[in-house]
Amino acid sequence: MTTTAQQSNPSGYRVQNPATGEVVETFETATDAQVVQAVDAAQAAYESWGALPIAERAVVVKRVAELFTERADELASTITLEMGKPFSESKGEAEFCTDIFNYFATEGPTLAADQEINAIGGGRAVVQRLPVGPLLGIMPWNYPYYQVARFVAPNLMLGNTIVLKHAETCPRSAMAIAQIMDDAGVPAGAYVNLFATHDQIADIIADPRIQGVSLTGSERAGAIIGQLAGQNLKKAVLELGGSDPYVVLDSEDVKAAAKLAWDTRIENTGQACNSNKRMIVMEDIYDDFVAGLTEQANGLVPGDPATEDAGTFGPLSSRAAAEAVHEQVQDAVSKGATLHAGGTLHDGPSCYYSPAVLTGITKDMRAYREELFGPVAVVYKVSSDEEAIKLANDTQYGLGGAVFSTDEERARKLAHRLQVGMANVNGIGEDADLPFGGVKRSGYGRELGPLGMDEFVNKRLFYIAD
Ligand SMILES: NC(=O)c1ccc[n+]([C@@H]2O[C@H](COP(=O)([O-])OP(=O)(O)OC[C@H]3O[C@@H](n4cnc5c(N)ncnc54)[C@H](O)[C@@H]3O)[C@@H](O)[C@H]2O)c1
Ligand SMILES: O=CCCC(=O)O
Repeated sequence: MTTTAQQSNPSGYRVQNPATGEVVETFETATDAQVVQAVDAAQAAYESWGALPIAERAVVVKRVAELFTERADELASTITLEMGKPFSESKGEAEFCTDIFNYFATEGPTLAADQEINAIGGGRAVVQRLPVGPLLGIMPWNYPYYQVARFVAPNLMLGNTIVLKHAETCPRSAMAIAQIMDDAGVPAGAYVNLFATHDQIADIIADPRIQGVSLTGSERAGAIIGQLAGQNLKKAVLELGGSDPYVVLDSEDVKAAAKLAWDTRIENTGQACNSNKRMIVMEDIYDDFVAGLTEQANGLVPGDPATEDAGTFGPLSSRAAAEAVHEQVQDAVSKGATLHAGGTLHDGPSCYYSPAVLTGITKDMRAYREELFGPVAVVYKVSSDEEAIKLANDTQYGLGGAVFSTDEERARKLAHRLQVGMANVNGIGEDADLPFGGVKRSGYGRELGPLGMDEFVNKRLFYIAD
């Protein structure tokens, strides 16, 4: 059985429907005593869970994978209500979690296998991959299931245990995940959902039994959690914001290229860390590209994310999120940028912001430096590959980036110069087996793929002399 700790104290944890602004349910934060119990439980579970053969943990993790698909409809409805994600994307997210848990359940035993070393001084040496103990996960609202899966699947396989603090706007999905763990046979304490406050998070990181912390969230939270981890000498993985460049050098079908760029940008209503937040387009196709984007954006009306009627768009996750994007766009427009479509903040308390196309961004505008976490296609015009790469790298972020061209070699050469954790050519690679993470102020560490299982692990040398 897993544990969901929640009691007393007024709380920020709540379900608020972004399509209407209605507060549907509120939850109370954990008491300090429950925080202690959560860490006690995670430590106690580690003693037995971490000692199991990995093949036995894989059986449980496989069942977790199955449950995400068996419950996909119900899971999808939960996050569509909590954060406004269109239902089909919500369901796809739940099903993607199946892929992630399956990947680690299947590949985990190989990824965690002993690695023999040819000891040059004699003797026998292996590197063992051992669990480290209880970990803290701090997760955001934008992919309420997938972000958790990326962290939890490899670590449960390794034998680590998890205390999970989800975003304040995702309490029902947080509890649904805990229920899946429980029903799959994850033992009590091996996965604990905790409605913790930020102050309590600091206490948990300081607890000597907690061996590491993984945060997916904003740069602001990353700086705080990274500092707390450093003070307490704890390993940290930080998956933070991004402003990914999406360079289009040429195209045989500019309209189709614009449609692909638009669909990529509009996924999750623009609230993806690795969304193509800066489109950088060669001058000879620029006008047609912007026209293609504008055609996509024009005429869209607010709709219910649960039904996704044609010609509609869904709300952002919260009123604050919609207002923040609106302010960034307004700042740009007031300084001379051109808004080709959208950009309307709908009346409160709903959280609709009409998908926008924005050009003419200059360095004095907030949109040049800041992450735009919403449905805004920002397009820059360039006249050479050199200018494109310079602009692409002129950012504090370094999450992902992509270069598109009919000449793969030309695109490959330019993508090779991207200062990012994920460089792509003619498409964006993303799957359970492909490592995910960034450099610069997008954070450090990796999730997914083989590297995702190599973060919170004791790579112990085991040496036997001749
Ligand atoms: N790199 C990635 O893989 C990735 C993935 C998804 C989202 N993100 C980024 O996340 C951001 C959007 O998510 P958000 O608005 O939920 O981020 P956020 O930083 O506000 O919150 C993320 C989580 O951190 C917690 N948190 C925030 N401040 C804290 C503090 N001082 N102490 C303890 N916990 C704290 C929140 O309660 C939440 O659970 C965007 O910047 C996006 O790019 C990055
Ligand atoms: O928000 C960050 C992750 C988004 C994704 O992996 O598609």
